[in-house]
Amino acid sequence: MTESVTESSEGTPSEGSEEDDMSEGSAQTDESWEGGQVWETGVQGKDRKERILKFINIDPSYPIPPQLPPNTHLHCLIHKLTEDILTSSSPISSSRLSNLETYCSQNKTTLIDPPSSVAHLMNRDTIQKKLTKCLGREKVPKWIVFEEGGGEEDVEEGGLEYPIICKPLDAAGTPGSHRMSIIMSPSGLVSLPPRSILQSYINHSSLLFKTYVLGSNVRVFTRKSLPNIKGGEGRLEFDSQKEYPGWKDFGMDSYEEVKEEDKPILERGVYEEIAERIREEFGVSLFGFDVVVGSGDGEVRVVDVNYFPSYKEMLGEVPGLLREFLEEKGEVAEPY
Ligand SMILES: O=P(O)(O)O[C@@H]1[C@@H](OP(=O)(O)O)[C@H](OP(=O)(O)O)[C@H](O)[C@H](OP(=O)(O)O)[C@H]1OP(=O)(O)O
Ligand SMILES: Nc1ncnc2c1ncn2[C@@H]1O[C@H](COP(=O)(O)OP(=O)(O)O)[C@@H](O)[C@H]1O
Ligand SMILES: [Mg+2]
Repeated sequence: MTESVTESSEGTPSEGSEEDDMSEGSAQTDESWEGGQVWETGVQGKDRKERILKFINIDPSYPIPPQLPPNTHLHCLIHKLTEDILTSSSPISSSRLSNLETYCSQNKTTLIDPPSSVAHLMNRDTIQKKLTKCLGREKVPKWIVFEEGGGEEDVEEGGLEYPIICKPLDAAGTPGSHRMSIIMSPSGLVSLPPRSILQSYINHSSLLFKTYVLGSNVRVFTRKSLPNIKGGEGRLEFDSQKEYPGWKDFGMDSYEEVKEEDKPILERGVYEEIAERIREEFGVSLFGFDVVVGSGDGEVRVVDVNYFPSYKEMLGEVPGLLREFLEEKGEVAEPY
């Protein structure tokens, strides 16, 4: 059997529930191989010849060659080492990243995505700057970096108006990365966590457009989001990976939900164009981004970009799209 090998490491779709999908062609391990688990799946190439993709789970904490079945060469290596990228100055993280990079450079393996590109997605200030560069100012809510000891004068200087959303500067990879506050008035600025960004809060009719990108494929799903906010005092804290606060949590006495027919829409051409620009600007191919459409001005704005999200609304499609993507990326050329 010629090897058409694609590999994945910690936390990638080859783990958990996708295992069954990946094994739909044939699931078997090389008879002489007693290392980590290998999944195989049949796939039709562009030339309509059937090929086999193999997925091998590896541990980045160790050199890669001894973890591979004999005579195996990886065409691609997929990772979500966001925590290591965040702490890349530590010896452990640096060695884990180096295990991947060394193998890839020595074997002409495509590393998906390069850690130096993923690093751009680890800091919310960098994300906003890059988004502004590739999409233009109007598509990114105004923001400032808020340092310890900062205050109302920084908010004024940055031209931000209340309400404001405060987000940790670290976009992922720490327990606190998703702890947010909505600040309704200057009194809410007191004792904010150090290393944050403050961003204009955009009323968006509680509708979030969650957009997933897997290579050249882009999908959008809607989720219920935060309410439209008018005025208020102080601040409200929440964890964006848990249930969002509703209008009552903001101390409102009543709330008029936006009618279905008045809810904003996001045109396909618009989110596909945004995906293309982010792909080029950040140099990544597996990512998601969050879009809100302003209730007041109808303006489309990107509020977040994530590296390698769970694609949870489109899990059924992931194995097929991943194969298509890996075929292109890994130039899996030999017929089976
Ligand atoms: O845990 P999940 O399935 O909600 O996935 C998280 C993503 O949610 P989503 O798939 O977009 O709904 C989540 O996306 P959002 O922050 O919700 O936009 C992140 O990608 C998160 O990863 P990290 O903490 O940023 O490294 C993702 O967490 P991990 O996949 O890193 O656990
Ligand atoms: N500028 C904003 N205006 C209004 N709502 C926002 C804004 N930024 C984020 N949100 C809401 O807060 C949620 C969490 O913020 P986000 O930047 O996506 O952080 P996370 O990385 O934790 O997902 C978003 O999914 C969206 O519902
Ligand atoms: Mg988000």
